[in-house]
Amino acid sequence: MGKNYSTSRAYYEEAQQYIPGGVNSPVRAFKAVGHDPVFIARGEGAYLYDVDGNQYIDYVGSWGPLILGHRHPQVEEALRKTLEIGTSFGAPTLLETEMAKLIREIVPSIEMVRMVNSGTEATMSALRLARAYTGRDKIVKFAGCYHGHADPLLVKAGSGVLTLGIPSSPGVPNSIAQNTITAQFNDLAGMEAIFRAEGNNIAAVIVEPVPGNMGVVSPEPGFLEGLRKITKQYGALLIFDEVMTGFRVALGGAQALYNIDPDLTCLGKIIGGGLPVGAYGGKAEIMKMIAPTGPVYQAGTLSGNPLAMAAGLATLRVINTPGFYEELEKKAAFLAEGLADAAKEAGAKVYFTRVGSMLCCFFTEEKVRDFTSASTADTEAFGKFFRSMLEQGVYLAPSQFEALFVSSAHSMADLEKTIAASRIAFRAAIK
Ligand SMILES: Cc1ncc(COP(=O)(O)O)c(C=O)c1O
Ligand SMILES: N[C@H](C=O)CCC(=O)O
Repeated sequence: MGKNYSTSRAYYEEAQQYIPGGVNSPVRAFKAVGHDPVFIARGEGAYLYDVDGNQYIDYVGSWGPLILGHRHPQVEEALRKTLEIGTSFGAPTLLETEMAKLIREIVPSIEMVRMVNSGTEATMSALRLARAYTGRDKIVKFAGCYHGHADPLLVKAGSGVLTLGIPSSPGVPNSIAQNTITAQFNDLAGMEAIFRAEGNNIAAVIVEPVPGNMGVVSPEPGFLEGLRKITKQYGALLIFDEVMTGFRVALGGAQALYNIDPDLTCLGKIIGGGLPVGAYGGKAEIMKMIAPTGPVYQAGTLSGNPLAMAAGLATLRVINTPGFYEELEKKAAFLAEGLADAAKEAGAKVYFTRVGSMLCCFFTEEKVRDFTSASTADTEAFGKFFRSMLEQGVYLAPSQFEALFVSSAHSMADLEKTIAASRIAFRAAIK
């Protein structure tokens, strides 16, 4: 007998009358997987519980922030303490300096940092700063990379827009889109050609160093190094969008993993410990151009919010302990190998990618290295796989083009249960 989703269904019906599509972010609507969204009642450790009482092993982790799982005791304690002093002051607190100091200690390329409220704000503000610093207008982004929903970045984007087939959204003026040049990830020759043609007009290259919004894609050896070299050569800035990879693929993010020194870095997700947050930072010489030290304006009523700072700091302190990433790596590798074996056993043609605790299972025989190869994935097969996993109590991101996140809250038993479920789900996917 199938799971009962009747309460979720009723809540979804009602929500659609008041909220566009019934959701406050499009990917939550499960549009690409042939299922209605489940409404969540609560989370605990590695688990989600829906309003019908179904339990799921959660691999979405609120789209990446919950590297410690739900309701980690140290994060809860920090939030409780902060609630006692108030929720927002619109004035500086010591928590903000503590956050900035800790970020700089862990990510040395970030000499100064400005807190904002979302990843979208972080990338949007970093671009404005890069344009002001270089005095140039054009930016380069990669097809399938998602940097939030600011106008200049909604061009051939990933995540929900890719899932819904609207990667270049209506509403973005041509005058803005034409300053965005799109390149292919892992194609250094293509990047060189772009710079030969437009190099002196390019303010910045913005990249997800490990793209996680067209599924997960690994940078090939030399690619990120090549971006660093070419941007330096032409006086453009290199912006690493580490909203997803920051504190995820390694403590110091992708820049530590691949030993690259970007000019600016965007952060979000994990640094808010599950509360709304974003940040952008980098070389002091560039960051000092931001108001009030410089003329580049950027502000925020709730920026540096004490609750977000407290939850983020508590999270960073837990993950900044010896052995944390080694343990996470072991779990993620175990899960990836188990899923790959299960797919093979079932005869499913899939291509697996994994960088640290970010994983993806593409339903394609092609090696996935960019947007074009990611797009060969059979999204129908993914939908069948997703529905079977959900039915068996495993909550995956409802799109082929999103990442699966392992957290420290996942036990080996959770991972084994997931692998066992996938044996059935891979068979269902190829029917
Ligand atoms: C790499 C990346 N950049 C930027 C964003 C935008 O962040 P937010 O959703 O907090 O605006 C996201 C996620 O949405 C992301 O994955
Ligand atoms: N892939 C997106 C962010 O990483 C998913 C979050 C969202 O857009 O709701």
